Amino acid sequence: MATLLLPSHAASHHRRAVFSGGAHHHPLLQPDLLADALHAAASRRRRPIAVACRAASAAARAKAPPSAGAGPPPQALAKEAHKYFDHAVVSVRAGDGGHGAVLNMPPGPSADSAPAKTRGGGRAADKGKAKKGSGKKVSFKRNYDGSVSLPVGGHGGDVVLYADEAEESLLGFHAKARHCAKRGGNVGATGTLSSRMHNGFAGETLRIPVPVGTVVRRKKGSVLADLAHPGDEVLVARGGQGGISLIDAPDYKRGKAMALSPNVMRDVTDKILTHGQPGEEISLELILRVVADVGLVGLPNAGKSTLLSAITLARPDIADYPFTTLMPNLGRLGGDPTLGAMQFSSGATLADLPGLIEGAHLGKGLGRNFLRHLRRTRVIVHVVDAAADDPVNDYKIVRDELRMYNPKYLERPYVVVLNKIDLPKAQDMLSSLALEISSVGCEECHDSNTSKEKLNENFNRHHMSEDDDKELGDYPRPQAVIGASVLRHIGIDEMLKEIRTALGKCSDHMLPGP
Ligand SMILES: Nc1nc2c(ncn2[C@@H]2O[C@H](COP(=O)(O)OP(=O)(O)OP(=O)(O)O)[C@@H](O)[C@H]2O)c(=O)[nH]1
Repeated sequence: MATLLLPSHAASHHRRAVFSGGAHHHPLLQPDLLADALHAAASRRRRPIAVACRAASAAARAKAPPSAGAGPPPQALAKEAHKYFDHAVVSVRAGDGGHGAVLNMPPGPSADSAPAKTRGGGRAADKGKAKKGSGKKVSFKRNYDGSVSLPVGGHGGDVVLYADEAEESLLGFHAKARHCAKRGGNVGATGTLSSRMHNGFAGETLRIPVPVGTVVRRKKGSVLADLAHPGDEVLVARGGQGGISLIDAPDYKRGKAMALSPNVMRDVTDKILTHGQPGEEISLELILRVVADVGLVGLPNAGKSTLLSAITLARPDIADYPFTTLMPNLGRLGGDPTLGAMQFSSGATLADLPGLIEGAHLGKGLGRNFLRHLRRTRVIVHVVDAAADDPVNDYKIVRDELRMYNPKYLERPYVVVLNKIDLPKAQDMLSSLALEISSVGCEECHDSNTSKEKLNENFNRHHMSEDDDKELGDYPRPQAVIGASVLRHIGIDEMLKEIRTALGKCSDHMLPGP
């Protein structure tokens, strides 16, 4: 067993971004704007246009397909889940606001008894009591300024996405790609204003669970949130504001009605104000990047899944044929009390990725799209079949595919596990293999005395400059090369020690973004 210890300098933890969709505030609900707006609405007389717009949008919605895009057929989803589990396009729609109502004043002297508006004294002046012809008192709910409080339509339901540990993939979003929140309730109008009237009920917020690690972005647009931790959430569509209510009074009573409330209908076009606002609608792209501290990579059949099941409680499929692993499997390492708090003592998560082959970047094998799942990892473990024909070349192939996908991956601390040393062929070759592999890379990139500033400098230089021109030899050497047989439990402790050391060395300056 040969072990080569070198320093590491990659580190990351997750950034959190929370987006709040643009608001659909009803400007007319601001008391000081209300009177002006009513007046303006009456003078503009735009009812036909507004109604036409509503009708057009309703027709468009009716014609809209039930899902955001032509998703894969269910058979394809079942058979080729690995192609769909980490990416989905969905469309969400928040609920419309409920409608307000056009109300009449109750018969009798109620309007006559409207309290004169007093500065802040509406409540004190009168609790809204009015005498009917019958002598019965009628009371209204009042605002702070003494005006009668008219009911409003309920707010439409918002749409929120939240990271839920119980969710494992985005496959469900291919089967149902459109999600709509409920609309707000209408004002329960009897036609006549009374104190028993209440606002429309608010539509319930639609909370949609997504797997932890889901990046939410506008379709072909900016990133809205990276739901990297359980419980992270983002408001993606805001429900529409409810419509207001108006008092309809005949001309001769209008003056008195206006003393009671500014929401007096002066024109039929004002009725538009009673309509609830439409809820926001947005198309979203969901991209899952599994959240794991350690990524296991290697050619098919190298023993990655066997390794994961040997050191964690995960039970991935293991078989003697390539591409048994089609989707990343996750497992959690037990804690290491010797590392102390904040040093990953509570256990790190490992992700076993599908096998890579040469030409994966050209789409061979399973392609390399799943390499996006390495993005959040801090440490990479290369699993190499030491009993293969040319293990060093196998190792270089995988390294090269990583480099072509994202050169930053090669800057992360990594450990090489020469697996299957229980087989005689591997045993014979072990020391020479370890030596050869540990010499691939540049030594000074891994000097343990390298200062943080220098690491940053290196990091920036590597990322700003011609990464494409760099060879494998220009990137850091492995932190350790370990001979092991994960099937026979040989070398496991040593390997775990190296993985934990690499994790412990990670610092935050190499934080990968969403
Ligand atoms: N002799 C021996 N066989 C092993 C060892 N580790 C894994 N294997 C065998 O190698 C085969 C492939 O193992 P997997 O764990 O499925 O390999 P993988 O890298 O996950 O393969 P993919 O899913 O194709 O990426 C299985 O038959 C394992 O039993 C080992 O240490 N010694």
